[in-house]
Amino acid sequence: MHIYCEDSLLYAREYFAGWGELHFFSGRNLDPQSLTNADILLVRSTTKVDERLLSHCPNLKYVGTATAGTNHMDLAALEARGIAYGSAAGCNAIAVAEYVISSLFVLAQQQGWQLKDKQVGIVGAGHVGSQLDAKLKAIGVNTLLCDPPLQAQGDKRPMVDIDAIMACDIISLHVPLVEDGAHPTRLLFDKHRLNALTDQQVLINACRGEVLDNQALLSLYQQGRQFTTVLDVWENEPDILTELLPYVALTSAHIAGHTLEGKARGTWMLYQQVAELFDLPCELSLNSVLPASEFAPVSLASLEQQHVANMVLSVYDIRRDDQQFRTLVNKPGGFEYIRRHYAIRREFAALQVSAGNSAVKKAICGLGFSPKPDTL
Ligand SMILES: NC(=O)c1ccc[n+]([C@@H]2O[C@H](COP(=O)([O-])OP(=O)(O)OC[C@H]3O[C@@H](n4cnc5c(N)ncnc54)[C@H](O)[C@@H]3O)[C@@H](O)[C@H]2O)c1
Ligand SMILES: O=C(O)[C@H](O)[C@H](O)COP(=O)(O)O
Repeated sequence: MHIYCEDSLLYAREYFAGWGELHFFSGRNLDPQSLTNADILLVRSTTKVDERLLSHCPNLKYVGTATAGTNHMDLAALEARGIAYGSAAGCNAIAVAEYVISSLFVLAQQQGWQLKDKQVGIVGAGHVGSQLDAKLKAIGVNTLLCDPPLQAQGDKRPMVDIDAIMACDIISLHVPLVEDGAHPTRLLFDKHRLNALTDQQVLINACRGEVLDNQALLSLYQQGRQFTTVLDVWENEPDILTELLPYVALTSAHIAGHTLEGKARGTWMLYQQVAELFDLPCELSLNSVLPASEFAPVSLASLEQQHVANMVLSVYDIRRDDQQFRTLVNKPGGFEYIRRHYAIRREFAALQVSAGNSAVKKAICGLGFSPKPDTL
């Protein structure tokens, strides 16, 4: 069996080498003609799986993307050709939620507010939105969810419409890029919605760049508007609107999902799908490939914001990514360079915490940290 794999899939060798001949390729420079004998194609978001690529792969039986988003794959073309496909839905939900949490603690520190006094509106209550909701609730933050498609499918959680979200102190976007249908998300935050934001509000986009009109955002900032934005994703990556940079509070190169665990989970999910499709033994767990954590355990006496913030930022401090992004993104190929050389971080679960009391323990576990075994 010939397995072709984008070189950015973490632990692909560990999971797939036993099942056939592994061939690695670079997503951006892929020549589809090199895939002629591929039985299995494993990608991340940089490989565009379209009709042109598929027309060169007569043997292809399965395409998997180790990412949550699938907008780089032409699913209709795959279906028309009878090729099985899969994604890694939810693999990096924890990672993105932790990216948002890190950004909120940094902003709280910079702007002098308490997170528990804020209401956070979450647009898209799928894997990422639900993780974020759970983590915020664990530390006493009030949240609202908006997800009309899920609501229409009978999701029983309380939901609000987008107008109620627009009144939240903080708005965090976690929708897929949807072009049409009843609930499109392309430019969901267009010039009208952006214009409706007050200078006290915070808007976070860690889903897809095309959900937020970057040019309209720039125009509003140039007119003197002062609301706060956090952008992990940009319109038209990697050729982004760099004029926006000075106005954005925190930013990065589409790395919100890039934790070691998130990337490993993505590859592991495809491993499970291939095992099922080809009736192969699925013997490796997720933990079998992950290295031990290098963090020394810490203690947390109270849920005072500064203490929780210190713990969060000791695992992941978004300011490092922000600084690197601003330094490198204007260099030729900068955006992609940052992504390829990203120092993949760990998730909160890699840090063991001894809690001062049961309320602290409940909160830190809800946030995703691991309780130190002797405090269980
Ligand atoms: N920055 C990153 O590194 C990163 C990492 C993971 C995911 N993502 C992006 O974030 C998106 C969400 O990820 P996920 O794993 O939660 O996906 P998901 O499919 O589990 O959840 C997306 C949710 O958005 C909802 N939705 C769709 N259209 C909507 C609309 N118009 N208004 C409100 N809600 C709407 C869907 O019903 C669904 O529940 C992905 O599709 C991907 O594009 C980005
Ligand atoms: O949709 C996703 O899962 C994320 O956006 C993902 O992190 C992006 O995938 P990458 O470009 O890292 O392959």
